[in-house]
Amino acid sequence: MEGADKDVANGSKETGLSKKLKKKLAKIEKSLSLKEKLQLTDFPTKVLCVQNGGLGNDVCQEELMAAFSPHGAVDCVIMLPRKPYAFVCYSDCSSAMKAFQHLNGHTLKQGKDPSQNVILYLLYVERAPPSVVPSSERPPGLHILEDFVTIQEEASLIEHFKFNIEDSEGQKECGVMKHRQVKHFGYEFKYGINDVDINDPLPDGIPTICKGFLDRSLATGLVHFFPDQLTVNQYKPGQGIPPHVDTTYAFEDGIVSLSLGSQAVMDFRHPDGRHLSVVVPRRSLLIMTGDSRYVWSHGITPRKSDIVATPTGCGLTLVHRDTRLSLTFRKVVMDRKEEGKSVIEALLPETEGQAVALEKEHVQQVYDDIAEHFSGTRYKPWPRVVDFLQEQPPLSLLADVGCGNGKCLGVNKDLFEIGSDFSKNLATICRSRGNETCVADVTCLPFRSDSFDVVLCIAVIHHMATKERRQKAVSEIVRVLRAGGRALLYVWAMEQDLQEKPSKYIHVNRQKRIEGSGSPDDEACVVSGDHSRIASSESEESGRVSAGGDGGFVGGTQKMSELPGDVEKKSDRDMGLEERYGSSVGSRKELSDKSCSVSGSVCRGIERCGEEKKESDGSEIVSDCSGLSISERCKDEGVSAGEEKITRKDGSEANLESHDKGRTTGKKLQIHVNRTQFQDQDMLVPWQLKKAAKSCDVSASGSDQQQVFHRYYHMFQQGELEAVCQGVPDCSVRKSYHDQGNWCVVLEKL
Ligand SMILES: O=C(O)CCC(=O)C(=O)O
Ligand SMILES: [Fe+2]
Repeated sequence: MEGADKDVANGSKETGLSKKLKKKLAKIEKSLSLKEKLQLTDFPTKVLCVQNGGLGNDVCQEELMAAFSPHGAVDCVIMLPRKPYAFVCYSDCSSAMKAFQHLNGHTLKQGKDPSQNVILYLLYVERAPPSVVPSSERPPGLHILEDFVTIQEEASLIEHFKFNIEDSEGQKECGVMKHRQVKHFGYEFKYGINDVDINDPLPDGIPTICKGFLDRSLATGLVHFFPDQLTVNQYKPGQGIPPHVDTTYAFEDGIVSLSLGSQAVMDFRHPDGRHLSVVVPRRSLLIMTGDSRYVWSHGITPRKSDIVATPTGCGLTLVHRDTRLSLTFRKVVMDRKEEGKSVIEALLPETEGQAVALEKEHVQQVYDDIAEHFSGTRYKPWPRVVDFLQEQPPLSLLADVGCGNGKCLGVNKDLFEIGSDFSKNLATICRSRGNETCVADVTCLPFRSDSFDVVLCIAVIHHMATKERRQKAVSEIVRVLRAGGRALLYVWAMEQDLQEKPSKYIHVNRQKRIEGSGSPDDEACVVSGDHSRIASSESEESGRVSAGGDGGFVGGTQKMSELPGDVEKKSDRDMGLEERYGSSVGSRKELSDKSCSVSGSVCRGIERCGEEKKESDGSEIVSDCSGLSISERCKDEGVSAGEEKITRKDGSEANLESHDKGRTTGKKLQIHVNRTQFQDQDMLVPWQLKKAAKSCDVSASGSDQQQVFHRYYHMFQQGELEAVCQGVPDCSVRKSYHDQGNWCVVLEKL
């Protein structure tokens, strides 16, 4: 940073304030006191509020210090996350007055780029707000050993591993990723399959230059293996790595990463939504073990600067990123069980009963088992889904059928929403986020007919195991829509490479591979659950993230629905609502009452998701919102015994699976190899789950805790979804398109 006199461009000759400046200050004053509730004074104080000098303007504490300290002794500079203003506290009033006269309305130059310059406007405040103290919390099992290599060692390592022009894409061990450059030693890490080939080691093992600090890392007792695989990542400012868990079955516990050249802020996310941003200093050794290695994902958000704790740890500042080289060392697992080998023999169903049994075991049960992990990989609805939701008129009533953790709920705050999911555990997560949610089967929805203006059904119908059941799902959606109501349906497409480039799910060409992508329904991490990347996560955090988990600017990513409060707001037009929905929507009073909400008005009963009733025989039945067990309700609606869907947790589940067993096509369902083209329309798609260790047990070996689950999918061919919809009476396909490996349809109830 240059000297303060230089930075404050317009010099300091002027003592009085110009008319124009006074006008500007009056405007800022109004906004700060009204919107920000700052206590501004019209008499001088020791504390200056510096408009445009905040973290929100990319200004860092050091820059303010340099500009303000020439005018007197500065006690502290307080910066708040994302705010466009900061506070400079002088030890006496006359210094603050001096700064006020000299710096008001002047330009603070930031670096060489004039577009980054800001004009500072100063106002006196009674006192500064308390500074935000960044949390130093870390995921369990994560260790950061500072100053692990000396400055000289760092320089030699940077020189040794620097990327040359000849480190081209053609070389096996080098690659240019979307957001960084990589090279490998020992074994190539193949991003297409998120794995290494143990039978194909690279000619160069771990370079000997690393031996010294690797021996030191073993001596700490935190890692137990000398590594045999090294990935060198080079990040330029603005680059990052999407959130991922390093492939659990490919590498042992204890992943080690040495940071060179620049610090990084690494974002760790727990499947339950917790989010911790951890500063990884330059020359430090980061060691991920236990939960931090297996349960939490890690990633670096691509941006040019980070908000971090000040060196004293009591406030925030901004640090611009420099080129960073990281050396990530891993020990390849040699005696692994082959993915999916031990598992299953599932057949393509021929009858309704077989289909129901398959869906129960390979859809409902799997989502129940992986719910927490799965939910942690779901952050953001797809842009075109968002567009569809935003297009809906205010006060529309929406059902998100197959809502999962509820990531699509709350996108358009002007809607009344209810989510349903076949998986009780996912529905419970969705509900815990404040969404109206029930457990329901899409082929038998617990909602009144002609109730909804909008239905969302994303990544659900491909889990139905026969054509008839896919059609049945669509007809249920149409049944609950009002005439003129619209549904958006997304299903996985057989055709993953329809567009000019392959969908983000497939990484066919290693040079052109796109990281951060998902499987067709945004399933990135998911499908393997491991080193795969979460599609939307890079863009979802364009905002700054600080070094800590406090102050509301980092912390949980869970978005709580504001339904009860919102309803009060939205119900201004409740007369109109009554007209539109008749008895299906209550009065203003009912709506604003937390105990009576959307589900109570459109569901055909009174109970809510997750409410469990004890049966007389002691078994538990999870009720959907109809108040009936699902099996009872299906019977009630004349559904045959073969379609019985019961959610008993005890042995009575067997009833369901006994239907029609024995009559099948005999066609065995193949297991899909994640991130490759689908080989068949009906497949089992693996999900790698690393079970959460109970505590931070650094010595816990990952392999014994790992589990593979298989979800049944029917991949739709071009035109197939439209054909299913066309087979359903009273609806018309208004739009159909291909979106990142999904076939999508907007249909309207006639
Ligand atoms: O750059 C880093 O420190 C992390 C790299 C990483 O997570 C990976 O390559 O898997
Ligand atoms: Fe990693």
